[in-house]
Amino acid sequence: MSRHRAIRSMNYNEEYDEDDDYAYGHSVEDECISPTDAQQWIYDRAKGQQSISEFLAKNRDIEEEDDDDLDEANQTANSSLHRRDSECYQLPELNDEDRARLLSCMEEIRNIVGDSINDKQIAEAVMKNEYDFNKALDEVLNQSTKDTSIKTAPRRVNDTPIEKGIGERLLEKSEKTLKPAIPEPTILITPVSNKTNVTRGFDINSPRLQSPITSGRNTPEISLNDNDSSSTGNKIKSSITNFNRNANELFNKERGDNKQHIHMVVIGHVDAGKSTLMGHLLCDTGNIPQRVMHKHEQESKKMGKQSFMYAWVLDETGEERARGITMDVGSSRFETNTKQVTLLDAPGHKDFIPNMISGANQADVALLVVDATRGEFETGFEQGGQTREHALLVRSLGVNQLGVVVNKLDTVGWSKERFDEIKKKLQSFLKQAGFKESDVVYIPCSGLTGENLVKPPTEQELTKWYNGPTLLTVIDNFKTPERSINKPFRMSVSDIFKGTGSGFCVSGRIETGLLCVNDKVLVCPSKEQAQVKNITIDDLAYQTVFAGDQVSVTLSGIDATNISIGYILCDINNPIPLTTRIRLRIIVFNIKVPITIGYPVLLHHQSLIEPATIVKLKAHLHKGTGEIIKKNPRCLGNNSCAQVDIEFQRSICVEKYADFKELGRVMLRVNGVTIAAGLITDILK
Ligand SMILES: Nc1nc2c(ncn2[C@@H]2O[C@H](COP(=O)(O)OP(=O)(O)OP(=O)(O)O)[C@@H](O)[C@H]2O)c(=O)[nH]1
Repeated sequence: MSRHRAIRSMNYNEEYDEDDDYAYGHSVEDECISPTDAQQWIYDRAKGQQSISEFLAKNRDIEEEDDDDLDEANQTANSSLHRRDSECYQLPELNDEDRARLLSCMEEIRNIVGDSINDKQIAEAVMKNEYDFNKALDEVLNQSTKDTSIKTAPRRVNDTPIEKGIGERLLEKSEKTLKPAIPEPTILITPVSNKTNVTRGFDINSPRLQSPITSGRNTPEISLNDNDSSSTGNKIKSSITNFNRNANELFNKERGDNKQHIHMVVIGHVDAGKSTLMGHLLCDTGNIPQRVMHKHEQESKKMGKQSFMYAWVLDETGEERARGITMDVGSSRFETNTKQVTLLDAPGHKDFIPNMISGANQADVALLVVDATRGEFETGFEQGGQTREHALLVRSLGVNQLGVVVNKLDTVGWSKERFDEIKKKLQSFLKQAGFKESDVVYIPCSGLTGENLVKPPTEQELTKWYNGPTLLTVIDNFKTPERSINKPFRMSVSDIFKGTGSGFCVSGRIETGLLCVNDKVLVCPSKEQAQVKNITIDDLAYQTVFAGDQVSVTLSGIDATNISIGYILCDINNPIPLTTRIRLRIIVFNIKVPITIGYPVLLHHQSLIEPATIVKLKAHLHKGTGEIIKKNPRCLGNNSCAQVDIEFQRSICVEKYADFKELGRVMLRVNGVTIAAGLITDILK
């Protein structure tokens, strides 16, 4: 059984704690400068500003230095001169690919030579040497030594003799010592360790090369444009993407013979019997060795909690066992005739809903467990109970197949009337929640006695009226959802931990595309590059993994401090858009206070939990047809459907639902209550 470690450490009483501001690491606010000001003046290489000269050209109103300062700047007069030369320099007319290659190479050289050489010289050297970084660098440096007018040494490379092959030597040195020419607040430098594998110039973007990692500093000219609403909106992509990997072919080769794999989350009100049900199912399918069950039996007996012995299969921690509740998502695997099933046992208590959301995020299908005991079903189903909220949450997160387990039927003498009563109530609610009747199956069960779990029921009172499928058959009959393996790679990070060996591990679900060992990936929103050293699923090593897989990935070439839970790993040639403002189509749940402009919420997107503000109520929509009922409504009430804009303090990574449904859904929560679920219809800025 495995656990989702990081979630456990979260303190949900502090959902609005200021610390949330640091979920994405370093904040520009640290620098006593507002983010807007910072954005305006800070040169950000990865933002589509293609060169320092272009950046400066676009920002002419940057104040010139005072005369006084000029004295001080005498030593760097030449570099200023060259900078001004660079400002005036117009890049040659090139096609997109060559332009990107040129700019990338120029940036790399600029990082080494500083401002001592102007853009024109660098560009000419790059063009002359056909974008060969080493040759161009050698030429630039050799030229600079001959040019007696240039007296200043390269800004960040001192004392290095200029001779043939010096480019490589400088590079070697730069790997250890260089700092970026211009501060980039969110991009940190990771030294490149292996010279022979250093990624250079344009090549760093080429997946064909086994070039290892560069830090975000070296992130090439990928248009990670915050304003670009299109996930495919980068210039380089179309021209240089050469991922000639045929995803379907690879999938058939690697997985063709395997059983289909689904992730199933088990949800329901606290104490509905979810862990007991699943523990018993795992036991009856032969997944729990007898000696382990014997141990659980003995130990639970000792603690006077024998009725929890099956729940202990999934509730592994001392606290969970002592309190008799699930707190974190427990996970396990089992097989049916046609499927491999990863089971995610979600906590039922309302305090742990963020954990439950995290489990549901990974799920393809769900089992909703309800307690048939008189009074208990009603408690879970009424306002404030988790039966409704969980069902709404999983539907909003894209789960559309549901098995409803009417559990603890032993407590009502296997009553058909009780089963029908519960089924009727749930049927109308689930229909409203967006589940098709044909996608929902109701199963009478007892997790404690094991009735109708794996084998057909033997209890006479039940067999009198029920001859439908067992729980295991229902699971076996779930349809495997279509996986987006042909889309660009995206993986959301749900956990970060120290693995064995070098590097560190991140775990999460591959949402789209595929990932191979040795691939380079872009980590967003920090825009760092990293290399995939190792991939495992349930501790087994894999060379290639696909959309739908829950994986652990060992990364190298990136500092663990530059990645957080909620970050997205993506294809470096097809990066995920970053944004601070998105438009959503939301369904409002039961809320006490109507939603108005300025309403602060917590956005849940994959594993990310980010403070946000509703900044615009664009339209009130008809729930069924989606037609606009009212433009710019003043507030939104219970169960309304609307189009709203929300804004964040800093960039987050999302996709439009229309492009990547896996990454286009969000939940909005306030004070521990889910107030709305939404689809991302536009990425605004
Ligand atoms: N009579 C009866 N009791 C059951 C059945 N299933 C579970 N229980 C009891 O219900 C209590 C709660 O069971 P759990 O499996 O921990 O419930 P849960 O839904 O996993 O609880 P949380 O994860 O904390 O929400 C335990 O005392 C179980 O023994 C059942 O089918 N019949």
